Amino acid sequence: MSNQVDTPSSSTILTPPSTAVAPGGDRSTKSSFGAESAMSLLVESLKDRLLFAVPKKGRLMEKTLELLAGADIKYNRAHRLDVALVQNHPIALVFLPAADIPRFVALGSVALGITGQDVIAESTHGDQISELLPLGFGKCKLQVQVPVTGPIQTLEGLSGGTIATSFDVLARELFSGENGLDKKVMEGKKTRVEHVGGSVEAACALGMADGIVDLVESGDTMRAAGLHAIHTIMSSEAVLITSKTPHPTLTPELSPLIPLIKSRFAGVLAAKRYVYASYNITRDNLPTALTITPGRRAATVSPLDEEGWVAVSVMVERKEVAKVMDELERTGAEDILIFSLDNCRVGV
Ligand SMILES: Nc1ncnc2c1ncn2[C@@H]1O[C@H](COP(=O)(O)OP(=O)(O)OP(=O)(O)O)[C@@H](O)[C@H]1O
Ligand SMILES: O=P(O)(O)OC[C@H]1O[C@H](OP(=O)(O)OP(=O)(O)O)[C@H](O)[C@@H]1O
Repeated sequence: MSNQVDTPSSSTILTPPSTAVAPGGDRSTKSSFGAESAMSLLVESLKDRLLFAVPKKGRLMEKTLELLAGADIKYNRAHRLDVALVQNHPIALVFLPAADIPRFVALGSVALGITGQDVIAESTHGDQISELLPLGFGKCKLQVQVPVTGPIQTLEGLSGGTIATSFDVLARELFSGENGLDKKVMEGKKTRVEHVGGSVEAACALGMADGIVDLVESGDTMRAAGLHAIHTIMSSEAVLITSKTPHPTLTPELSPLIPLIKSRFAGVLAAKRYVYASYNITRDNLPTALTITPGRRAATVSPLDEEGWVAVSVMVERKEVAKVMDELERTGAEDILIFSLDNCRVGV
């Protein structure tokens, strides 16, 4: 990925579009407006709204849009326009490249954002960012990779050579010994860091670099290029962020939207993570069953209209559900039912 955090994309927020959007998200063409009118209309429509930056493309976009839908944040986005007014809240979504979002948030241009922890770490404004909620998608690792069959197989061996990457800041930090590595080994040699905007994995085969620093999820890209990882710089996932310095336009009316959005997102994520289980069991077997399904706080246990039996309702992690059902069955549980959750509030 291209990661030029200090060079905001040419796609600026308020570029006057040929098709303007009237307040309220009307998609009609306003050909009678000039660029200036379109711009002032847009600026006017952003007044008294919380500005929320979301990835406009790439790996984080789709899941972010799903999260917004799950949180009932409704909007119309006009063709080619990077701003969309939310219909049911005083919020405007601003669609930006993920790598630019830390900068816009840190500088107070927008109040909230969604981006990857990797681009926050790479950003020179990273220390001004506060992470409000991990979002459970966009999970990947930033790794140092070298050709599997090459002569260099260690970080120490790479130091003094050439590294290709979109993560220049983190790569330089690593090879200058600022990242917990042996400072003496790294500092002695000058490692060249070459910026590459994408397809970083091709750099070694093309003879441009001895190693690369790039993101890895499944590892397919790395393996296909004949590379393997020799060091992990960091793990990353998408996060909801705000600035450590309160946003200048955050009025008492808009401020409560931040905890509201965080709480709605947490509910959507929890509903994906958990299922609701219910089963019947004898009182004798209840203590064992509760060790299998302790619940988030505690299970709800209600007496059944049959002597010696109780009904249990409890939340269970979705990924554990098959194993939990097997164990409950072995413990004598009957009528085990699993329900998917549409949404929930279970505490952040
Ligand atoms: N393979 C991957 N698996 C999971 N998450 C990833 C992966 N690659 C990137 N990401 C996450 O998605 C973010 C955006 O990466 P992506 O490459 O989609 O950026 P982009 O905005 O489309 O930029 P570019 O056009 O330069 O590629 C990364 O910063 C990282 O947090
Ligand atoms: O481990 P994997 O699952 O194969 O994913 C890793 C790849 O994903 C990202 O690139 P992306 O596909 O977003 O394209 P890019 O190279 O143009 O940035 C990253 O830069 C790797 O190349």
